[in-house]
Amino acid sequence: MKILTGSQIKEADQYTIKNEPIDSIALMERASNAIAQWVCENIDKTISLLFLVGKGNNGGDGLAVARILFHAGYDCLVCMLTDKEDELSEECRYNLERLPKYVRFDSPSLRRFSIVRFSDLEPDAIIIDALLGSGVKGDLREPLSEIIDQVNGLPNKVISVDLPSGMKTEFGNAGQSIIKAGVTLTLEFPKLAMLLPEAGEYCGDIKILPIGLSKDFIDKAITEYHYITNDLIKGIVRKRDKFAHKGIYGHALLICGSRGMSGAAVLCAGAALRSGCGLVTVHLPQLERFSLQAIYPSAMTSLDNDDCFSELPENLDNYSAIGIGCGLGKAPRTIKTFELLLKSSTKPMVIDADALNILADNYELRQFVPEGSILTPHPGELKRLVGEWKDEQEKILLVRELAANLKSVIIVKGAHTMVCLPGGNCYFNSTGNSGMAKGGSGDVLTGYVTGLLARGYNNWQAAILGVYIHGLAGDRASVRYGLEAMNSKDLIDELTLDIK
Ligand SMILES: NC(=O)C1=CN([C@@H]2O[C@H](COP(=O)(O)OP(=O)(O)OC[C@H]3O[C@@H](n4cnc5c(N)ncnc54)[C@H](O)[C@@H]3O)[C@@H](O)[C@H]2O)[C@H](O)CC1
Ligand SMILES: [K+]
Repeated sequence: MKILTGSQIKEADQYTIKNEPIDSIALMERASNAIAQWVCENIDKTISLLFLVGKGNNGGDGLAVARILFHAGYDCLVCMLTDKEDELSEECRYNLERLPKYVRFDSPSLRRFSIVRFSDLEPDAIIIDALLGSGVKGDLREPLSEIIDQVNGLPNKVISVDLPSGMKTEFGNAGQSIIKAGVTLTLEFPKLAMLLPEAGEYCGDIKILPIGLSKDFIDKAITEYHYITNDLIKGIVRKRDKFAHKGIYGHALLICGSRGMSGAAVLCAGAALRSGCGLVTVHLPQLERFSLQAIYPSAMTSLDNDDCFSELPENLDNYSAIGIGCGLGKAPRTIKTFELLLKSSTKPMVIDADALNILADNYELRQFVPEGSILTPHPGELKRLVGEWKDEQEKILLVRELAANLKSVIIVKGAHTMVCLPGGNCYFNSTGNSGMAKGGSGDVLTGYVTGLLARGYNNWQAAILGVYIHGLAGDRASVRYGLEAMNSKDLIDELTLDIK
């Protein structure tokens, strides 16, 4: 799914109105029906709803939703930022006029609603936030930031319409006053800012509600940002050949583990064995091999006589992809052997953890990273590779530069893991959860992505497929064990390419 900018969405809006038999009021009604339907399906009618309504079209949505839900039997209280009609957008004014007179209504010129109403609010009442959407510009003017701070101090659950109010659609959200939503019902597309660590947490759960913007416009729209959805994955996944034999599905080599770090090798191998590749060999210190062989007898081993990576595996040409880094350590002889590996093999690599740190400390090695590889840094490792960034925009620029220079894919791990391609396109993951923020999750990803590369997917396919299925495995594990109890080993058995 494409992620369009706020201004592109505005254009899509205008294009739809011009080229399809729908006017802006009807489009707003369509959006509001989608929002109201979500509320009806998810919120009990005994819960009162407080609508906070701004002056623009986000406010217009809020008023239309209040009308629809009032008719559906909800107790609705509407509080408007202003009652001066000439300050309202045309669509907002239209929907204010259509608000049934029985809906309880308040506005600041009568009483300061932020103070009066918030103290009266039942603790289980839900706030529908329709103050500001994609039209916010510059720093917030009062009383908005004051209201937002007050709402954020309340115990009540908040549902934001389109965007948590105060959030800008792309960049520049650090340190801003933004509504902290439990759920954000966003229209047609996720907005880039929702997926970035700067302010993404303000959205709570993100639900994307289609409102039928022009398909023609969306198909033609140019963007470098994409959202990884089930449909995209379905287009990548390959069928397994009925007459397959292990020789045609590649051989993954995993170079991981060092003294006392055999767990990383076990996790990595277990994940690679779920990828569909024909063979998995793990190169690890010979004294560390026992747990791997006991837990995953399907994996083969290539034994290093040292207690860290210090000998190249034999017959490197036999492997179709190499994963390196998990639990590897940074012993000087490991650095030397990694250098030798980079100079001896042109097979695509998945480079993780200590292997990334070695690349960060030894700049001159970067030129030997095989084209078509994948690097999987978390933000700390990324900083070591590209230096500090002042904001998210600069971070993305630096990642793009790295991907282009190495002619490789960069997977920046996080809540919405970003997969950056050498051409500059960035794909944000839609699966996964905070229960995955635990030791070993990265080892599972590295093993799985290496397996997919060996299986025959190219680097961007393996990266996109890998992060999506890895996140899905996390979602399945969270259903089984809960966010706290789930751990990285649980992910392995949930790594399935069974995409509906
Ligand atoms: N295509 C779609 O997705 C549709 C979206 N809809 C909704 O429309 C809003 C966008 O509406 P717009 O009128 O352009 O902007 P807002 O309502 O978000 O805000 C305008 C409003 O806010 C004031 N304002 C702007 N910046 C500031 C500031 N820094 N401080 C204070 N006040 C500010 C401005 O003066 C205006 O009064 C979108 O999010 C959807 O909710 C439609 O329903 C149709 C389809
Ligand atoms: K909003």
